[in-house]
Amino acid sequence: MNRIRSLPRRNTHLIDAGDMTRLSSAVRGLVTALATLLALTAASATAQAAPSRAGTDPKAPADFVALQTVDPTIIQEMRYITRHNFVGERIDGYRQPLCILTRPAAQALHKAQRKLLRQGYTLKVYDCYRPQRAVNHFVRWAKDLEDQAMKGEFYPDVDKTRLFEDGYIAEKSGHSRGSTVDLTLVKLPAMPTRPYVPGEPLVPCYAPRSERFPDNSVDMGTGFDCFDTLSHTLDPRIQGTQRANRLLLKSTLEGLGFVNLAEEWWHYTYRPEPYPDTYFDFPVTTKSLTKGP
Ligand SMILES: C[C@@H](N)C(=O)N[C@H](C)C(=O)O
Ligand SMILES: [Zn+2]
Repeated sequence: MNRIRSLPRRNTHLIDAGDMTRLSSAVRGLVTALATLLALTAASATAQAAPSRAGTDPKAPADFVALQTVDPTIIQEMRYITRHNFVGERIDGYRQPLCILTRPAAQALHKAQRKLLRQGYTLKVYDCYRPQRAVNHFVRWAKDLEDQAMKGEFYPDVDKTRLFEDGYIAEKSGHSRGSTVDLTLVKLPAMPTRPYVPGEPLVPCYAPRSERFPDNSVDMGTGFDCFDTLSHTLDPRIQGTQRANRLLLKSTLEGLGFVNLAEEWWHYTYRPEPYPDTYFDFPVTTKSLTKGP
């Protein structure tokens, strides 16, 4: 290499046979070095890719937060990590009972909570960010028409084949984009709730409040994830205190940028969404977050 660089340009045509031998061996050395470098680079790229092929979970972007770090007063009753949900099993991807949201959505909920606390209420969340693998679990469950174990509580009058078509569950859910939340209101002081016992007799989610599964929330006319037209936020059959409760939640959240899903009184999406087109799949655990609680 030095030999080549030291040759004056005007003399390159005077290279003798010895020079040619040294030159070609220098070029061979250069080619070998480049090949080695390329091989090493490829090997290191493979090494970096290997963990994800071996099953390393994806991480959340830095602007996803645990809601409790933004507002520790909001009650969290994360249903999909329990068996008390329409599937009747813990849902894939939920590893900790944790509400994860994009920071703007969490901050807007914090503002809503400040307003509600002054009126004697607190928010209670049932579901927040939902990994795509959880949605895939719902889709698999929906295809298995033999499994209607939780029908008695969650979809007593709706055929299981219609849950997606009727808008109660989505194959691509806003929850996976990180700015959607399922929530209700609880009158303060919040009473304790009893745990669901798997296998216990199920009561329709639209039964009178005193009969359906006990929840310390205000009466919204149906329970959470009640797949029925009575859950449509403005269903005209819902009147009086139940309607007033739905409208208090709706007006408070809409005033802070949230948009309600007309089919579900509990489902709200914060706008503008930081990730309007991305469906995330990191698991629900503090390990997915850059900054844990
Ligand atoms: C399943 C229910 N809690 C819900 O969030 N439904 C909407 C339509 C969704 O899946 O995004
Ligand atoms: Zn929802």
